[in-house]
Amino acid sequence: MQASLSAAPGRAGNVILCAEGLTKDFSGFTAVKNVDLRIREGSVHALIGPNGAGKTTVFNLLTKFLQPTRGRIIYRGEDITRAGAARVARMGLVRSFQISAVFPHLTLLDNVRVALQRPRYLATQWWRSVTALDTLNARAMELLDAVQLADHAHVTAAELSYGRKRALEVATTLALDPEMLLLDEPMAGMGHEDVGHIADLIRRVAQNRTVLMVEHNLNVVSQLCDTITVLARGEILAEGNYDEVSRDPRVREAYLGSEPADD
Ligand SMILES: Nc1ncnc2c1ncn2[C@@H]1O[C@H](COP(=O)(O)OP(=O)(O)OP(=O)(O)O)[C@@H](O)[C@H]1O
Repeated sequence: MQASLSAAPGRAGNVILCAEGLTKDFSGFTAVKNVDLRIREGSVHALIGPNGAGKTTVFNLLTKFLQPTRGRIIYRGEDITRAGAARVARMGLVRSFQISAVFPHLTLLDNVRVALQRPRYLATQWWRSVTALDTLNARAMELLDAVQLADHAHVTAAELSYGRKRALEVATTLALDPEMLLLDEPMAGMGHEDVGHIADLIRRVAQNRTVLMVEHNLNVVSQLCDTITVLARGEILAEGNYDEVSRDPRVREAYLGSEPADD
């Protein structure tokens, strides 16, 4: 059973999230300068760049954890520049992993059930069920199955390996039925085997939704992402598919002469 990864059917190609002239000053220091971004619906889009390039700041601006100094952010045609994080999450723009708390002493099933009781899911699904609890349990098991954790449903989250905890976080994020998922360094701190599992999971999750990720692991980026935006010193340096950006001399220079394609 792998039926539970789906969100709304995608209309591949339309711009779902757009930033215009995005700028963020921190007490006189401009961390992000005039960034224009267009994320296409159904794509897997990466933000990469050397340390301090402004990736996390852009990510926090797009997910409304920071307010821009200048510029606009448009999601599905609606100006969300001044909207709060909770409101954009209800609109379907959902951030993982930090936002999706995992409760270590609850079982995996209970963790997902808690996530399912958040407003977005309740508003659209819960009232329709004849026996609400059964619906909740069934959906929670579907989500655990989707991230290949169904066999561990009755284990507490504290007992999971690091990689499986991240998979549980994906399940709790999917409980919100996001149309667009923003992932902040999903591979951070992972061993080789877990990287492969989470990459597979992201690939499956991305089949029915748009994904934007900040990621340092360029090998993963090359395998998963359709479009890559390279930031350096707060500005966009290059954009394109992996072959295009990895051949760009400015990108090679920004990575201090390293070979981005062979991370
Ligand atoms: N709250 C803040 N106050 C002051 N400066 C900040 C703040 N947040 C970020 N910066 C600065 O803005 C710049 C961009 O930081 P940011 O964390 O966005 O880069 P990054 O590309 O995510 O880097 P890394 O890959 O190291 O995480 C850095 O010079 C950083 O020191």
